[in-house]
Amino acid sequence: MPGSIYLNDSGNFELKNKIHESDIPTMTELEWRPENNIPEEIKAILKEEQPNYVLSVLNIVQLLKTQKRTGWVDFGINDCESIADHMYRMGITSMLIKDPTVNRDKCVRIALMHDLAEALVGDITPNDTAVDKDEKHRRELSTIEYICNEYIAKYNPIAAEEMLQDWLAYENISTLEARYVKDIDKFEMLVQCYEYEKKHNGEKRLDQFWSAMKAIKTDEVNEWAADLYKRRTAFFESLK
Ligand SMILES: Nc1nc2c(ncn2[C@H]2C[C@H](O)[C@@H](COP(=O)(O)O)O2)c(=O)[nH]1
Ligand SMILES: [Mn+2]
Repeated sequence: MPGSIYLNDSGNFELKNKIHESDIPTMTELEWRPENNIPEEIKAILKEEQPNYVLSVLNIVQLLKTQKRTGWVDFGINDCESIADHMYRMGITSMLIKDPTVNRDKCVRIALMHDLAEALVGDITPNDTAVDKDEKHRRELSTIEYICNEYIAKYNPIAAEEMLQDWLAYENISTLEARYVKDIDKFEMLVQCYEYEKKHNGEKRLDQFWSAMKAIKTDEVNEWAADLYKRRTAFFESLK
């Protein structure tokens, strides 16, 4: 038993089997890493004679189809949408943008890429105190680089670079398209929020989510959101 205390021959207490410095994992060894959080059967594909990288990418995306969106589960809505559901509807919404200066196809790509890292990192809500913003960013960036470099690039390096850039554009809001997709991320969530409030006949007021209205910056998506909020207000008025 490492570290147990005993009385030595000279009558002094001593620590048996001292825990050596090298036994204690360093912070780096303890830190969250994508390769330690990917299902073994997906990681095993990398060791095959002829790995099927396309299949492994679809296996990773499956984790988005099965993981529910935490924000709703936190409010007891357990039969809720998955992360993939959310991104799919954002892709469709991106096709509707009327602003002629926006590359809608680019928006669709960014929408379908923006939460891909959550396949391994999970869906962390803004008020999750367990993982701060910097750590969330570190985990998601290391994960998207891992997926792009270890899986996608092994089949199609051009696609891997494009997909990484799409994700980075969203993360850094570095393009007009990313700005629209950031807004659509909030708008799609609010549409879903209102759909759940109606489904529960107003018994679940999800007021906390509606503060996201303030985060919407583009005129076009703000118009969508304003009409949605008017409808939601009228709905709750009708219940009085
Ligand atoms: N409780 C709250 N949860 C929120 C809020 N805004 C987003 N969310 C949830 C929705 C998702 O489950 C998760 C992250 O969403 P992303 O699309 O950004 O990955 O957080 C909120 O205001 N309150
Ligand atoms: Mn999202």
